[in-house]
Amino acid sequence: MSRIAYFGPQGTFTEQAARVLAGGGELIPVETVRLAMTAVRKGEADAACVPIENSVEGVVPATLDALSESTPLVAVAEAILPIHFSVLTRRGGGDIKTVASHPHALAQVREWLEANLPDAHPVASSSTSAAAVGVLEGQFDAAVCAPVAVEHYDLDVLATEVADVGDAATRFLLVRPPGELPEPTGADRTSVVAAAVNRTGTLAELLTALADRGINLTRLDARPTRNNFGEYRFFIDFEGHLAEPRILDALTALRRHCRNLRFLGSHPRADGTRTTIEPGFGNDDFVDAAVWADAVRKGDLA
Ligand SMILES: O=C(O)C(=O)C[C@]1(C(=O)O)C=C[C@@H](O)C=C1
Repeated sequence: MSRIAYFGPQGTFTEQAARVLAGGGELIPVETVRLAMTAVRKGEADAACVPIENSVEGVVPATLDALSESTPLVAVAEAILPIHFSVLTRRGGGDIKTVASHPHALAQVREWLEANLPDAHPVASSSTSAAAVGVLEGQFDAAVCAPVAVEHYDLDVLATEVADVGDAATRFLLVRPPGELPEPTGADRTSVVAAAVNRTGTLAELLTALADRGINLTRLDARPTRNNFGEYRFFIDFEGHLAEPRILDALTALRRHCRNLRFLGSHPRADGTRTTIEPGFGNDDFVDAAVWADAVRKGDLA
């Protein structure tokens, strides 16, 4: 049975995503996103489940940073969960002077807090469930949590269905050491992180390499390399699978333009959106063109 480290403790949204992705594996709660990946890198877990992006608050920087550093890990599956929160308080109530949660969660309930708990100070915790633990231990008065948290922590429910944006969603990844890739499905996502050379036009070159092959981007983010002020790594997600000739061709082009390119995986998309293929950019077009060029090279054609 495989061991899946997840960003915990128990009751986080990430635990729910891990249940979707684990396929019956053993779930191991870990305190931070980074430590979940460290557990895989040290061989203490076979895979890690981590949040990557939220439709309201954007990417989870800790996940991007941990993916781009240390031993490579690749995403082999993803899950998208709808996100709305419950606000939990200590049994017996009392004044609510502090309300804690993961910064991504606080950012998704800002308006609700202003309207409903205007005197409470928001406090960042390492995860939504860590906030619930903090309320139990008397550090905070309220926690903004995943609805399932109340099943794990003996707290009162002050409010449910809390969300400033009604149809918010978070995407989670299952990452593991490089190995066999999941089979292509026609509705796949490929991810890379590129450290481009710091000169005029390099980001444009990377994007052009993808556009020239008719590849549709699904996300583009920049994170500082942390070494030189003003130097960035670009995280690029795009439609398609490395097993496709057009994607392989694009990846080799990206490699030529980068100081450092890390492949972060090809896997089926949780939303099932099929890859956009513009006329002339299909895999058959790439294969036919390569066969033609090879024949020309061998002198069989002109
Ligand atoms: O703290 C949790 O429950 C998490 O799983 C983390 C996380 C995030 O990082 O965005 C996941 C989903 C929600 O958007 C809020 C918090």
